[in-house]
Amino acid sequence: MDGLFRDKIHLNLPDSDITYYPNFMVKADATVFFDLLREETPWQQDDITVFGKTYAQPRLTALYGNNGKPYSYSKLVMVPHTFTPQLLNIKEKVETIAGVSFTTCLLNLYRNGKDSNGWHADNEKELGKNPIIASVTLGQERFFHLKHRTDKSLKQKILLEHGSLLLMKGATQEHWLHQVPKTTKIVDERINLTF
Ligand SMILES: O=C(O)CCC(=O)C(=O)O
Ligand SMILES: [Fe+2]
Repeated sequence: MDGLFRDKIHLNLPDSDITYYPNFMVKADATVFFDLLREETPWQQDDITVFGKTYAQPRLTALYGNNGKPYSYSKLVMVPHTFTPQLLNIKEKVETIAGVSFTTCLLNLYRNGKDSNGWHADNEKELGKNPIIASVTLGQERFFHLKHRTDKSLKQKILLEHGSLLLMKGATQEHWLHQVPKTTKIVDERINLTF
C-alpha cells in the first residue's frame, strides 16, 4: 500500500478535528473496491420521515456490523449485514490510520447528482461523546459541506476524491453539521463508506 500515508490535510476549523487523506487508497485499488461493492452490496432505499412527511431517501444504503445489533440511524432502525472480506480489508486500512476499531459501517450509493445527504451530524447516542467518524469515497468525487452549528460565518467545502478518507474526531460532531448536496452537473455513481 504505497499510497497509505501520503498527503494528509488537516482542516483549520475551530471546534473540530478533521483530516483529509486524498491518497488513502491507490486509485487502481479504489476502482476494484468500487466495482465489487457496486455489484455485491444488497442496496436498499429506505423511507425517512421528516416533520411528519415521508420521503424515499435520496440515495441507496446498506448497513454492516460486527455484532448483529439493530442500529438506529436518523430515525431508521437497520439490521446490519455481516462484514464481507472486502469490507473488512477496507475497515482494517481505516483503523490503521484512525487508531481505533470500528463495529459498524454504513454504505451510501449516490446514483447521480440528484442523490444527496442532508445536513446532519453523526451524533447518535450509541456512538458516545466525541465519536471518531471515518468516511471513505469510491467513484465519483462529490463536494462535502461543513457548517458550524452556532457561528454561521464558519463553513467549508471539501471535494472528496476517489480513494480518499475523511476523518472527523474530537468535538466535530458536537459543533458542526455536514452534508453532501445535490449537484446539477452530470455525475457518475459514488460509494461512501461511513465507519
Ligand atoms: O457520503 C458522504 O460523504 C457522507 C455520508 C454521511 O455523512 C453519513 O452517512 O453519515
Ligand atoms: Fe454523516
